[in-house]
Amino acid sequence: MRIVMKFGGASVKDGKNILHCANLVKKFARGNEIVVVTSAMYGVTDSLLHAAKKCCNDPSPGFIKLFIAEMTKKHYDAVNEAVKNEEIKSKVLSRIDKLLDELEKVLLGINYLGELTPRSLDYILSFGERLTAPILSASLLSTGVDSLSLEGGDAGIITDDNYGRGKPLPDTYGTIKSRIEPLLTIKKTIPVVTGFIGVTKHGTITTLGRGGSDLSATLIAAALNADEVWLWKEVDGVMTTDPKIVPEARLIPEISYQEAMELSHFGAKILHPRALEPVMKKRIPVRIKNTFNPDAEGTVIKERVSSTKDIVKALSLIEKVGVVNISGAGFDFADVMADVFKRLSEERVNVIMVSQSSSELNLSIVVDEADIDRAIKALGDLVNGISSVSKIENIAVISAVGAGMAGTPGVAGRIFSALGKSRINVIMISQSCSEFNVSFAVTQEDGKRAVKILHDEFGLARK
Ligand SMILES: Nc1ncnc2c1ncn2[C@@H]1O[C@H](COP(=O)(O)OP(=O)(O)O)[C@@H](O)[C@H]1O
Ligand SMILES: N[C@@H](CC(=O)OP(=O)(O)O)C(=O)O
Repeated sequence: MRIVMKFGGASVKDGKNILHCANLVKKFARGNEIVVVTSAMYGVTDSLLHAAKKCCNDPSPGFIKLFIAEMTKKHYDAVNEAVKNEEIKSKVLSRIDKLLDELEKVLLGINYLGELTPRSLDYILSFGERLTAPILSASLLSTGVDSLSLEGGDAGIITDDNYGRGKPLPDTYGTIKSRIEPLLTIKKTIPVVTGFIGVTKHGTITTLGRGGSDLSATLIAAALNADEVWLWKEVDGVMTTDPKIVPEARLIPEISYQEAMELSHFGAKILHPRALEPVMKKRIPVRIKNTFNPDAEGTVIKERVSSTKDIVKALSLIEKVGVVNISGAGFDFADVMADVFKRLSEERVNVIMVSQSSSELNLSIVVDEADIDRAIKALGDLVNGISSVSKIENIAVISAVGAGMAGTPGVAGRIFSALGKSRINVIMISQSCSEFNVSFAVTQEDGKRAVKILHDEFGLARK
């Protein structure tokens, strides 16, 4: 089989875990062609983000020295635990030194300029994965498995220049195939590719959005016509909801592409929202597996799944969003819609959910908290009968997902009466004709409680 295996940040959080991942790859390497994709060590992308912002807003060369020392220690410790062969170890340590030297120079540049563009932020964030891939590859080598590490651009992942949310270009499938296939078929090695990052046509580093390593894996799988994608995570698979919110959440053994896409679009951190696009067309199954419980079956995401009696299959929660409200009297709805979405797209605002009152007096749009002020600015001077553009902050969106909801009467009624009984106020509601999903907004304060109530209402907990 040809398998693309991706290890998330929690799976490679230290040297011991990296060695464990290398041993897992080794176990499946016999008789299979494997491409490995890795995320940054847990917490590193967040630390890079924090460091970049600090250098821009509150410059201090002392901070940079300290930060680089911490990053050096973290990655050196990982090498010492994950790589047992001295020669391989010394090669990977010198690679790490070079990368950290480069990172220090970039941070000093931000410090002096006091300017952090989306392009330079992507460059800084790329260091997490660029530091981890050589360590995992060296760990494989030191366990006796031939391997080499590649950065996203070397692996052929080409995106547009939408820094922070790079969109893979159609050409990328051809470039990935031409770069990686010979490594599998001729060189018979295991490439370890940095997740999360790509390059523009001009060679500038981009990122695919937070959590984007899942997308790197599925892009590579689609380009190589892989048999399966295995996403190794710290959970047993897709559960009925985030087990961090409801510890009794139950494993879902099979879920359709469409259901999984709805869940990830509406915040389930188990999967990057765009990760399934590349593999759906080719019907490549995606398995979610637990790095720390590798013998468990996990979840298979595929086109057709056996039917279950569950009406609602899973619940997701997105926190840290806000609502933009556009109100007016007698506006021409089609014109206003066209204008609103054009402006939001130009500002690259991520639209999560939309709802419209039937009297055509109100349009409500849920956007990321980070995008809300840009959205208000972009829409501030709307004309054509608009009387106000306002925002509601500290919102959470909950989504109930399941193919069984289609054609089953009374699902929405059960959702809203259960919430009503617990005195949770619903701010906005949306359901499309696919009937796979009912989504609604509540205050951030009520978000987790609403998920727990609905998890009970639909009997989703482990029996
Ligand atoms: N429905 C869900 N099922 C399973 N995990 C979920 C779900 N929703 C959110 N999560 C969260 O997604 C995370 C996925 O595991 P993680 O190892 O962090 O993935 P990765 O590092 O690949 O992004 C878990 O920590 C879990 O809390
Ligand atoms: N390291 C990146 C990309 C990624 O996919 O990470 P993870 O697999 O740990 O979600 C991030 O933190 O966003």
